[in-house]
Order: sequence, then structure tokens, then C-alpha cells
Amino acid sequence: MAPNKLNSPGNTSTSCSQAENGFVNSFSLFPEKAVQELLQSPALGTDDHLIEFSEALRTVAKALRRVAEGKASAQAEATEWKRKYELERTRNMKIEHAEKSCLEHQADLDDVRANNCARQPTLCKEANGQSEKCCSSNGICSHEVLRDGAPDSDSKMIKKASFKLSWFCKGEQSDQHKHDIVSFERGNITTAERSSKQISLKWESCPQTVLILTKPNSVSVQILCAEMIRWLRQQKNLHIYVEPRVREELLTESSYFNFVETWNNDKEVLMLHTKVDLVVTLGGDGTVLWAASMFKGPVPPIVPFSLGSLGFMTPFYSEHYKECLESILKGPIGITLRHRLLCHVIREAAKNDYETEEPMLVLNEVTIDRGISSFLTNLECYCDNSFVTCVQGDGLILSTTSGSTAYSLAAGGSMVHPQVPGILFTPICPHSLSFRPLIFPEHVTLRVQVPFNSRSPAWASFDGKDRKQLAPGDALVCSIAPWPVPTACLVDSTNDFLRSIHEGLHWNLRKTQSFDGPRET
Ligand SMILES: NC(=O)c1ccc[n+]([C@@H]2O[C@H](COP(=O)([O-])OP(=O)(O)OC[C@H]3O[C@@H](n4cnc5c(N)ncnc54)[C@H](O)[C@@H]3O)[C@@H](O)[C@H]2O)c1
Ligand SMILES: Nc1ncnc2c1ncn2[C@@H]1O[C@H](COP(=O)(O)OP(=O)(O)OP(=O)(O)O)[C@@H](O)[C@H]1O
Repeated sequence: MAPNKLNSPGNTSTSCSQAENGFVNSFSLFPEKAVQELLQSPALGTDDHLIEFSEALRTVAKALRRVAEGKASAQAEATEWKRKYELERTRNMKIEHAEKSCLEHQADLDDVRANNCARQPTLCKEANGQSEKCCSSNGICSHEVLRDGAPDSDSKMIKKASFKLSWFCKGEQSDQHKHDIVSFERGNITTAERSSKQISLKWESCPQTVLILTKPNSVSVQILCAEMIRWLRQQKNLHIYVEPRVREELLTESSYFNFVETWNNDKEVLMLHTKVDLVVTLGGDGTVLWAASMFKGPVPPIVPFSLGSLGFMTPFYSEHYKECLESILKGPIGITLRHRLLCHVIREAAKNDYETEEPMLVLNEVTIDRGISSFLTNLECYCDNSFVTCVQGDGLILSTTSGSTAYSLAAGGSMVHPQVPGILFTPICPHSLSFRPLIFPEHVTLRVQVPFNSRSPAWASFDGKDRKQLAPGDALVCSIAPWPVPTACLVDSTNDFLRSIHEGLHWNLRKTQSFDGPRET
């Protein structure tokens, strides 16, 4: 009989194995459910037309699924092109800047240096020794020019300090970032020296402008901030930038702080990276996240002072700020290059694939969760257009390795050294016993799609902030951003990371077993 044909073991097992693999999709669910409901009705159970109707619906569902997959793949491709375009634009801008700086550099250098050295005799000795190497083909140089009509009369034009990054491999210094090179000479596959050992930043000209970012509503932070500004101005003659809120607080305390600079609008914030040589944060990890979020492109080196309860990214002790800053301003500085994720929300309602919202950059993670809804999230995940899985649970965390000790860790993800390039894929309370977290390599593009049959919308949040609703059909596409966050190390990136998990998490703390007991003979 026809209903038996539908309920035949063959048919049931096919739909079951699809469901187990997470392949049941938004379109195929509706017709099956509808048909089952119809079949449950005794009056219609034997109607052959219904069977035909259900098959027709299945065909339509299949076609719709193909359309959805095609659209998703086009979206991912468009995002990838957009990313490549942004990379190319950044690269061209860098080349343009470098060329411009090289020309101006020679002419201006003597002038500016003479000025600066008069103010900072000790700092410049070393930098002057390095100046000839500036713009050399080895290492990465940085010079940006500020023409802002700054209030200070002697600073009509402040040259952003240039620096060079070098990678230390096997205790030796290497000017160039060594990429992993696979050799296959005579049929033997070997890899060259691994890249990205300790990274060292050496100033080629003196840092002149410091941005200080502070955790709000903290008296101890306010006091330290004022003290640090006085010291940086009086002892180092540096230009200081703070947030508008902090400038107001400082001026309420004393008119002495009139020289402290700030910005008036978001446009000026976007240009901060061209003015600031160094960022100092006073707070906890949240203040480092805040600092990173202010830079939508390149980020100046950040020196994070610890004034919170937990500090995974804040290795510097505020009590010793003078010694720390002396040594940072002099250089060289150990650097942890922390990767960020570039996230695009792509709306189903968008008229074309290029109509995307402003991309978001995260240093820790982007979380897609169920928000206040009591339903399971249902998220289809793809990696470079290959189906990964369907997340049914409270949500999913896509985390950087720096964020691996934050929310991802609490959701069962592994802790990963921040210098490892990769994207952690960590489910939140998955309703499945076998959903272990994954780590993807740095070059992939991940896409998380809310299927059309989802019972509720999902919510994306970026480093725990800026929640955005994802309606059925909307997707979040994310990949590693081209602008990492360079944070200064107290010792080096490995030592700082291990110290943070030992001190912050008491990782693997256990009383040592005593010698006094049974022994293997
Ligand atoms: N269940 C959880 O563990 C949980 C839940 C929500 C958010 N978070 C984390 O909080 C972060 C936002 O931090 P915030 O300070 O603005 O909010 P917050 O003030 O709520 O602090 C969250 C805590 O996470 C810690 N933290 C932040 N980044 C970290 C990192 N990279 N490694 C280890 N610990 C880290 C902070 O020190 C702080 O103790 C989010 O990015 C997310 O990772 C964690
Ligand atoms: N300059 C800032 N402006 C606005 N918000 C900020 C700023 N700096 C930090 N925050 C926010 O304040 C919150 C607390 O900051 P932070 O984590 O640095 O301090 P904390 O909570 O005392 O540290 P810990 O979590 O280690 O105890 C975070 O949510 C962060 O995003």
C-alpha cells in the first residue's frame, strides 16, 4: 500500500541518517512534516494523490535547498572578494605611505630629530644609530605623518615614530619573517625553520605620542592615570591623548592638564592610528578589548597595565609603571601579535551581496547564541563552503587564540597560545554528546547561517558587546583580519601566556605527591 511505501524501512533510515549527520535542512523539513501530518489522518491515509503531492513537495524542497546553497556560496565568495579587496587596499596604502615617507623622511628627519633630541637626549641616541636602516627592504617599517594643526606650537608636524619588527628564530635574530617553506628536494619532504618565534619591536625614531585608555568609574585608575600623564609630560615630553571623558575628569582636577589632547568625533577616532605611537591601557582584559575595538584597521603597540581582578592580556604591574615605560620607550620590546577576527553580517533581506553592514573586528570572539529565546539555536556552519555541522544547543563561539582563555574556555574549548594562528569553533551547551570543539587553520572563512526553519532568531555578540539579531536566512561570515593587535610582553609571549594561566586560572594546581609511600621496585 502507498502509505507503507512511504514508511518503508528504506525510506525511514534515509531520513534518519540525514538527520544524524546534521544534513536535514530548512527546506526539506517542512514538506516531510506536512506529509506526516496528512498521513496521520485516516481519511487521507490511502490517497495516492497525497503521495504524489508529497513527492512533488520534496522536489520543490530540493530545488529550494540548491538555491539556498548557491546563494550562501555566492555570499561567501562576495565576502572573500571584499576581504581580498580590503587587503589589497591596505597593502597599496602602506606602499603609498612608505614611498611618501621615504621621500619626506630624508628631508625632514634631521629637522625633526634635532628638535626631538633636544627634548629627549637619552632616548634618541639609539634611534639615531638606526635611522639609516629605515625603509630598508628587511623587516617591517612604519611611518605615518600627522598634519593636524595640533595646539602645541612646536608640533606643527609630528612624525609618527617608525619601528621595525624582527623575528627571533633559535636564539638568532632574523630581519625577515620566515615563512614555513616546504622543500621536496630529491623526493624528501622537509620544512624550513618554523616561523613566528619571539617578535621584537625596535624603535627607529622616538615615540612621541601616547594614547592612554582607562577603565571607567575606578578611582585608583583615575589617580594612576593623572600621575602617569604628569610623568610622561614632565620626564619624557610626550604628547598625550585620552578619551573625552577622561580629559574632562582631568580638567576637573586641575587646569594643568590643558595640554592633554582628545578627539571630537568618530572620524577623528578612525585616524588615531596615524597619530599614536603607543597605547597604554589601565584596567583589566576588558580595557584591552576596548582599546583594540577603537582601531578598525592597523593598531599601534599596546602596553597593558593590570588594574583588574584577572589579567590574561595585562602583564604589566602598575606599581612599576615608570620603569616599564622607560624600557618600552627605549625598546626593543617583546611583542605578542594577537590575531583578530573580521566578521560580516549578511542579511537575507539585503538586495545584493555587497549590501553588507559595517564589518566588526573582535580580539576575543564572536558568539552566536539564542539570546533570551528558550528554543535551541539551530545554526548551519560551513568552512570555505564545505558543510561543517548544524549546531543545536545554546550557541556557538568562534574565537581567536587570544580569546581561547575567555568564553571559549568556559564552554569547554582548549587553551591555545596566543601566537598560534587559528580559529576556535566551540559549541555552547550542545544538545549532543559527541560535539567536541574544533580548531580551524588561519586561512579559512567560516559561515554560520540561521536556517529558514529556525524556530527563533539568533543573536551575535562581538567581544561580549554590540548584540545583533540574526533572523532566519541571515548569516555571519568570519575570517582572520589583516590587522593584528600587537601587545607588549613583560618577558616574552610564551612566558607571559604561561604566567597568566598559572596565576589567573591556577591551571593544573595540585599538591605534589609525597615520596613517602609505595614505590615501583
Ligand atoms: N562564561 C564566560 O566565561 C563568559 C561569558 C560572557 C563573556 N565572557 C568573556 O568576557 C569577554 C568580555 O570581557 P569584558 O571584560 O568586556 O567583560 P566582563 O567585565 O564581563 O569580564 C569578563 C571576564 O572575562 C575575562 N576575559 C576577557 N578576555 C579574556 C581573555 N582573552 N582571556 C581570559 N579572560 C578574559 C575578563 O578578565 C573578565 O574577568 C568576552 O569577550 C568573553 O570572552 C565570558
Ligand atoms: N575606556 C573604556 N570605555 C568604556 N568602557 C570600557 C573602557 N575600558 C573598559 N571598559 C569596559 O569596562 C568593563 C570592565 O573593564 P575591565 O575588564 O578592564 O575591568 P575589570 O572588570 O575590573 O577587570 P577584571 O575583569 O579583570 O576584574 C569591560 O566591559 C570593558 O569593556
